[in-house]
Amino acid sequence: MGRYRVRVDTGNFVFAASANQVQLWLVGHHSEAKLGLWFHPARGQMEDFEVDLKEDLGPLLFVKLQKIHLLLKDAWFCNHITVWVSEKNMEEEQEILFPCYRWVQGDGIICLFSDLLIFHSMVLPSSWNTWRKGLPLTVDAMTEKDLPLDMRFHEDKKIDFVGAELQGIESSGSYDLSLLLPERVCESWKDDDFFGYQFLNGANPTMLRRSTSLPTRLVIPPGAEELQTQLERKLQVGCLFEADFSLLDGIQPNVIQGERQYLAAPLVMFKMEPDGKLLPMVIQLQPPCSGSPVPPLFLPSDPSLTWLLAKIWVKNSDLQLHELQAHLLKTHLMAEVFAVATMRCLSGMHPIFKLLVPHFRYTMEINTRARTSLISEGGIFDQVTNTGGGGHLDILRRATACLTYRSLCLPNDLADRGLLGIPSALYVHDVLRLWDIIFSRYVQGIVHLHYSGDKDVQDDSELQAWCREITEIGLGGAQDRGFPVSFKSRAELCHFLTMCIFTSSAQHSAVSQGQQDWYTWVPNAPDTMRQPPPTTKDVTLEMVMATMPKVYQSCLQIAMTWLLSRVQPNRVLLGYPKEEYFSGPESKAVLSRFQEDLDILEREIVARNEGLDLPYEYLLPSRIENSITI
Ligand SMILES: CCCCCC(=O)/C=C/C=C\C/C=C\C/C=C\CCCC(=O)O
Ligand SMILES: [Fe+2]
Repeated sequence: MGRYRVRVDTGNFVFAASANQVQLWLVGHHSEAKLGLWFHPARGQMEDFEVDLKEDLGPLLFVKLQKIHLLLKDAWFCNHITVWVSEKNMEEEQEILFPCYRWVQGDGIICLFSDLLIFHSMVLPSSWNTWRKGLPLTVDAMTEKDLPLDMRFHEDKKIDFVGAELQGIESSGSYDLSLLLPERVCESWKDDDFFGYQFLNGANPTMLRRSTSLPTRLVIPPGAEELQTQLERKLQVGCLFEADFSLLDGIQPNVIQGERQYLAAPLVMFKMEPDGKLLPMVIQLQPPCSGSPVPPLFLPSDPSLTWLLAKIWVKNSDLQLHELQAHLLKTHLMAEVFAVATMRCLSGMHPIFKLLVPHFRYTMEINTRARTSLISEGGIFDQVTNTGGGGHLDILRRATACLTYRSLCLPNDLADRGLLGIPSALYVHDVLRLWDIIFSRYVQGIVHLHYSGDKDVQDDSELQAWCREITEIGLGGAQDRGFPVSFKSRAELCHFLTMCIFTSSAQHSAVSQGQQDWYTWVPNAPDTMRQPPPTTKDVTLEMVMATMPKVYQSCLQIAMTWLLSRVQPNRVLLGYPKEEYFSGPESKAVLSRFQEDLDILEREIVARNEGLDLPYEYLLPSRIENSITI
């Protein structure tokens, strides 16, 4: 009994419209009403209908819809349906939002629930797959075509990605260093302070840690007592740092077109100067090995080419661990585990589903593409990197086996690495601010709206199953590495959700955006090394050139790093999801406070950067995508 205004909102993507007809029902506590309307949803349009119903539906529970085709079957992307109810005894019209944000396929009946009601609705289809043993599980799709339609790129993204892939390959050979940072890298890459800077604020800020003792692998040969004294002095005053690439030790190097490539597993020791500069003190390219001579130590006082070649070796190792461990594993593949578990365990009505799902947009497809063309047999890694040909998968396996929960919770990770309180560590500063904003302004706000206390969390069986699914299934039993198997409190839940969102947005931004800046000038971080690491200090320019990648290998490096760090057209920024999953003023207020704080941070970073020789921009909120899409 009453008047119902109904609005159907269709997505604005290519092919979002449908030539099929759509039938709607309103379902209330007491009865349901089939609306006498059949319409053809139009792209980017809102269609409004008004109906007067004689029957008493009672409080509205859900909306049913059915797409009916006559000749042509096509999919329809429904954003949401909004219903305004004004019943006779109601003073004000009541607005109820029924989010959909999926492709409506086939002619089955679909139910859309409002977030005002606690109900179970359908779980979206997604199954696990073991792509390679020892790695996190993935979505079950051999190629992107096997993915559920809702996980696919929309047409504009697909056209842009495939076009960019072709354009990258075609134009990489003629790349002119016209961008500011690549040009600066080309000028300054040989300088020690520029080398050190990259470990704090470059493409890979994840390898550096403050030393708490001299690393056992650093065997100081007789005659180098002065070096030992200098290292100990820096250690005592807390100014000694290290980047250790031991994870690469023993990895089989690639063979490319019949030519053997070479790989090292370096250690670099740094000192932090009072002005915040990080300077390398010594480089050891291989760990000591019993039965072999003690590995040489390379020093800034060595002949300039010798020292330069040692630094190039470090940067080659850094590129490998950056792309495989920090970027691919610890952002892309982790986000995919969270996404598949979310689709499997949380209903579309669940508040945590609604909180998280915008942070997984396009991740399954970009990861599936990585598995078919980047790390696949014959893929980019096999073609041009010294870890390709299977070594890259062993690195991923080793990195998975030692991946801890604390290392994904950035405030813990940075504290464990001794990186707090360093004014020149811009990445660290921005990470801590962003983590806090995501935690206190966004996650806590939404969680506290839906869970009134710890008991609500403990009693939420869907949520607890989701947690177990991630740790025990997706990560193959990661509880021994600190991942939770249950949430006992709202605080534990908020911490975990912050980690999921941070990983899928800010951390990916920090490890992805710098690729083009720092890797376009190939000598600064070559993708492969074609000669063995030096074992003496006699290094010639010919040796350096013979070690560097070939032209086609360099071209592919330039093309790939451009493709994977270019600004994405139609990107969705952190805090500005396109979908309106939550209705109600409280949730909207949470989102606006989150946006306000992101804005404040934006201004802070811009002001800070104005006074810097090299601005650090990868964690500017205006550059952080809401999910991993590239
Ligand atoms: C050769 C130098 C490094 C190349 C960049 C790299 O290794 C990046 C790795 C980390 C994560 C990338 C994740 C997804 C990329 C997805 C697809 C790439 C598809 C490439 C293609 O289709 O050509
Ligand atoms: Fe990426």
